Amino acid sequence: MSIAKVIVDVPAKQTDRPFDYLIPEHLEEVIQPGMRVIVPFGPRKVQGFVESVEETSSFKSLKKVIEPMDVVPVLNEELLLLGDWLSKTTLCYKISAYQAMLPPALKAKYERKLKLVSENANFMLPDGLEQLFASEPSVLWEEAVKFASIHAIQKLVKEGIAEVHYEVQSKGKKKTTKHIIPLMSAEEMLIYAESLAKQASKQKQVIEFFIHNREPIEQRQLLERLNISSSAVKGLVERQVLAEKNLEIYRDPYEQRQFAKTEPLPLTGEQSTAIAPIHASISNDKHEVFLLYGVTGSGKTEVYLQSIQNVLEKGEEAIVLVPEIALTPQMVNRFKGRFGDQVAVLHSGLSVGEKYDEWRKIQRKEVKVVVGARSAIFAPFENLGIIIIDEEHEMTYKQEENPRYHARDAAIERGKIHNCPVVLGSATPALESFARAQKGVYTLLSLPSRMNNRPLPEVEIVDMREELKEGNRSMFSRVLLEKLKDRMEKQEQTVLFLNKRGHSSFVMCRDCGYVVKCPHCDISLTYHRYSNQMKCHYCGYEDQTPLQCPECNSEHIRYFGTGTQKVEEELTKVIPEAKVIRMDVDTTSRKGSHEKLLKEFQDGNADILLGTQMIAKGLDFPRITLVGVLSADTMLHLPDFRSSEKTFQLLTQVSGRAGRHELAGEVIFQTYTPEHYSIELASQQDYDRFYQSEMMIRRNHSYPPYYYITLITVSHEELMKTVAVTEQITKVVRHKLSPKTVVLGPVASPISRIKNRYRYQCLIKYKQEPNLKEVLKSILDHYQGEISSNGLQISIDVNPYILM
Ligand SMILES: Nc1ncnc2c1ncn2[C@@H]1O[C@H](COP(=O)(O)OP(=O)(O)OP(=O)(O)O)[C@@H](O)[C@H]1O
Ligand SMILES: [Zn+2]
Ligand SMILES: [Zn+2]
Repeated sequence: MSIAKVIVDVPAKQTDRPFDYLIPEHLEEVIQPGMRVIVPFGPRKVQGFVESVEETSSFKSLKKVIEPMDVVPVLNEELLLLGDWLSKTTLCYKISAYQAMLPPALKAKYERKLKLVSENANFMLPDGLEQLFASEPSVLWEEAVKFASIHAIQKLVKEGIAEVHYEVQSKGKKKTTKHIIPLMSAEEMLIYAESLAKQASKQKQVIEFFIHNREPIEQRQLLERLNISSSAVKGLVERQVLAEKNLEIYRDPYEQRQFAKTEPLPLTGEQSTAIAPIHASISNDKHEVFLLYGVTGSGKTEVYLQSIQNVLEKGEEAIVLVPEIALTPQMVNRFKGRFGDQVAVLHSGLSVGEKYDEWRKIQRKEVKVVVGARSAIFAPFENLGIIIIDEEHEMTYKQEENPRYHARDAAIERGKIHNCPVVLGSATPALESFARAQKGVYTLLSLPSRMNNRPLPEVEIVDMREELKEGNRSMFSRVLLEKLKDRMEKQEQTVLFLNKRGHSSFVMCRDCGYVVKCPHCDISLTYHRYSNQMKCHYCGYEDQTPLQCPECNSEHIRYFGTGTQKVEEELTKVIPEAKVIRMDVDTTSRKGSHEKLLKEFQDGNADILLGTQMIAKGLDFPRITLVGVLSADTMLHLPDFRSSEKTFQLLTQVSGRAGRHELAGEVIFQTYTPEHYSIELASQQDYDRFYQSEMMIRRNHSYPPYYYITLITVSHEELMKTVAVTEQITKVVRHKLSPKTVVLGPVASPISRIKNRYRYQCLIKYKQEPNLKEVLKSILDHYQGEISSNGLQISIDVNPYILM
């Protein structure tokens, strides 16, 4: 008798433990830990994860496993352990932890198919399958299991004859674009063309094209190739010579590309010193966390590359995490260029199918290195030899929904299991990490100088209040403008950085200061220029921009703040001859556009690259000699104890884009608070002094890294209910935790309402609180009923990064 211990997909307190199921005889050899199965649960059938397979159960009359969903485990033994750790440390249900580790294709409603991938003459397909596959290379799973045992299918998959695929069920999700197809035959077209008037030369051109090309072509491509407008095509469509049709396009973003192979560079002295302890940890199979603290342009990436090479030579695997925003083709090229096909890339720009394909390459051991954003930390490698987190201070490594894990913690946990090093790299390490390195918990490795001892760029701080006093109302200070023009003359390039975070483009009345807010969420609406509408970024609420102030009836109510479009317009006014490339969410939403814009800039087709956070990282172009930060202080005013740290990090990052090669760089920070220490110290790129100052402040206010914090946020549609529950929770926490622990609250959250739900919070600051998780869990349990019945929400964030 074999028993499967299954975590069922019913996220609730009562079901957050394994349930025993009998494995029916025909599945005895099939079912393994880490597979998903379908099991009966009450009156329903649900999905679940097999945690382990055992011989006995303490329960009698067990229900049976209905069928497996996978033919090979989707979670290996180590990932099952990691799931356990995740659920314990982030207080989430185990089922949520397991699901978080899988690619999205394995999460939602996808059609499962069995696909024939190789014809192997020596391998007989089961009879029925042979017939099924004769007409189609891929068949529905439900069909396949009618004709062959799961055991037989499992064998096919193991032999590489067939594969299991997941396809999105709704057709609407597939990416389609408008294609043009010929309706007439080539002869008919010839005749038609002769009947056309002389003036219709464009139409003739199109017909000429289709006489020779009978395949569907994307309309966009057609227009580009013939250099015509869509009206010529439209006319022909109306006459039914051609037709429009939405067809699917397939694109693997990196497939067609050739990667110039790169060889390891001879390391500099500093690099060699830094890499030696990493190599030692690799060859001794010793887990150790390294903080690679290297200024911008100091060659951290080369250290990563050569460490990985060392790991590969040992026959082991590597995970490299890069912030989503820095996962640019340039970044990917550096890894693909060195390790070629051994590299898989996981990032949010890939479609669900593409992500799944990359993930399978890892699972089938076809690749050895994965480069990806946060969730790539769960790559199903079994022989990890190193984990690298670049820009380790980045906030995006923290997941802001359940499970609220930090990739750095998960990396260290995996590093322990695999006895391998974890390398955290940054020019501006998170305060927490640097403090740990100071205490010797992490090993500090430094790269204090830039490559070839190139100096860090000169930074000049411009006080925008002074500019205003002197009558300059423009968003560009005089110095910045002068230097911009200078770069134009020298044919050098400028990066203009606009910090969007915490600086939405809101609509404000200049007479009474009224700001238009979302009626449901209590945050200001963001102005969208093209549609002249205002939109709420939390709930999607949209409204027309008012012509008059609802408060005082003044007509001076208008869009305020600076968006990239606005800057672009201003730029063309003050320097009409400047060629500007704008990179923001709007211009980069199409697949590949990010890359295209960067390439254009790299090729020298523009003088100025204007953008948001998106351009703060990773750019390494030789002709950039000027970086301008339009308003350095916008982020300082967020209600967040890390706002100074974030400001310092961002400013240092951006400055690092200038003068990385032969030409020296200059940086301008425009600000309304030039005296603020994080702006001042960022201008000197003095991380060490920033660290000292910031640590003092953190100590005085009992913030991390001196204290740990946990944030409890309660939300409900009724204000009274929200307050009452938060009050109750605060009381319990105060009562159960040690007197040294500071419990703040209940108070309204900085964003006090989202989607018509009120939000209150309680913040816990503590040094040592061994019972904390238990207390928190008991709180969640206590409210379980109300959470599932009356819409109460309680979110618990251990080590939060967003305090709004
Ligand atoms: N040993 C070396 N010899 C010669 N050139 C090197 C060496 N190591 C790195 N470089 C080059 O120096 C430049 C800067 O290196 P790299 O981009 O790795 O720095 P980084 O520290 O990762 O920078 P950032 O954090 O600013 O992105 C790159 O153009 C890289 O190719
Ligand atoms: Zn007003
Ligand atoms: Zn809203």
